[in-house]
Amino acid sequence: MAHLFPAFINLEGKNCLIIGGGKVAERKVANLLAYGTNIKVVSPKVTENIKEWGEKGLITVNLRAFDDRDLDGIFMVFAATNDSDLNRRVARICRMKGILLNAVDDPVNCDFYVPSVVRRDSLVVAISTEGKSPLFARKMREELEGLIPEAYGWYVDLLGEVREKAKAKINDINEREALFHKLVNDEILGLLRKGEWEKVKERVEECISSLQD
Ligand SMILES: C[C@@]1(CC(=O)O)c2cc3[nH]c(cc4nc(cc5[nH]c(cc(n2)[C@H]1CCC(=O)O)[C@@](C)(CC(=O)O)[C@@H]5CCC(=O)O)C(CC(=O)O)=C4CCC(=O)O)c(CCC(=O)O)c3CC(=O)O
Ligand SMILES: NC(=O)C1=CN([C@@H]2O[C@H](COP(=O)(O)OP(=O)(O)OC[C@H]3O[C@@H](n4cnc5c(N)ncnc54)[C@H](O)[C@@H]3O)[C@@H](O)[C@H]2O)C=CC1
Repeated sequence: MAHLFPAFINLEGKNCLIIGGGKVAERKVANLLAYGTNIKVVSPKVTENIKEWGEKGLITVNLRAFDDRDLDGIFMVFAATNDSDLNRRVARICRMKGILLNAVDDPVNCDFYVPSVVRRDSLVVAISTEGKSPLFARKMREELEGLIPEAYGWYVDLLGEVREKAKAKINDINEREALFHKLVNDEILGLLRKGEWEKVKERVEECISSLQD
């Protein structure tokens, strides 16, 4: 198999279907909850958590077997039943219809895999082993979690604000780049790792005020 192309997908307002309601389906749903996507689960039986998310109105739950019409208007599908024939049939229909598919028991027929993720606000590290060892992906996540402080996420948000201001005030791209180099370097990352948020804020404020001159 060719290597997989890593990408980040905007799921806001899109329709996602999860077929199956067991442990694996629950993990996929839990993962999706934060992304503003319309989540529909179809399964005769569902876990307690899936049931609860349905009752809270966070997702739609249909307690019945999958029907082909469930795929109408769907952007992304997780075939997460314990019936491999059904998961394969769903994969075939999705291929025909051009719907993005993840079949939890059939890596070869997936359009995409779900990675292990370390998130610090908008700073995201996604890990894949291209299906070779999900457990290894999880282990890597646990290792990286210890290396990436919360402060990095906070700082990336702040840099986002500076970036907007810089785009509005500095026309020259080289000048903008010079500003970002002042704000993203080993010294600043060191301060963030030591938890010296105040010092970092001062640096940023100096840079912003130089913009206003
Ligand atoms: C291809 C892929 C498709 C997909 O699901 O997207 C896939 C497939 C399969 N996983 C299986 C088993 C396990 N999966 C996990 C865990 C995770 N699996 C995830 C992703 C992926 N799993 C995709 C590839 C990701 C990559 O590129 O590496 C993670 C990262 C994301 C998530 O699911 O949210 C999440 C960790 C999240 C975290 O903790 O950070 C564990 C460990 C555990 O439960 O903790 C086990 C048991 C141990 C083991 O097998 O390693 C089996 C059954 C194998 C069998 O029958 O023996 C299949 C099917 C097969 O391989 O045939
Ligand atoms: N990709 C991954 O991360 C992993 C994948 N797996 C694979 O995932 C599969 C599912 O595992 P679990 O969730 O633990 O199984 P499970 O037995 O807990 O759940 C299966 C679910 O499928 C539903 N289902 C069965 N027939 C259906 C139909 N016709 N229409 C709709 N829903 C239907 C059942 O009601 C049940 O909710 C396993 O067969 C295994 O091969 C297992 C571990 C991790």
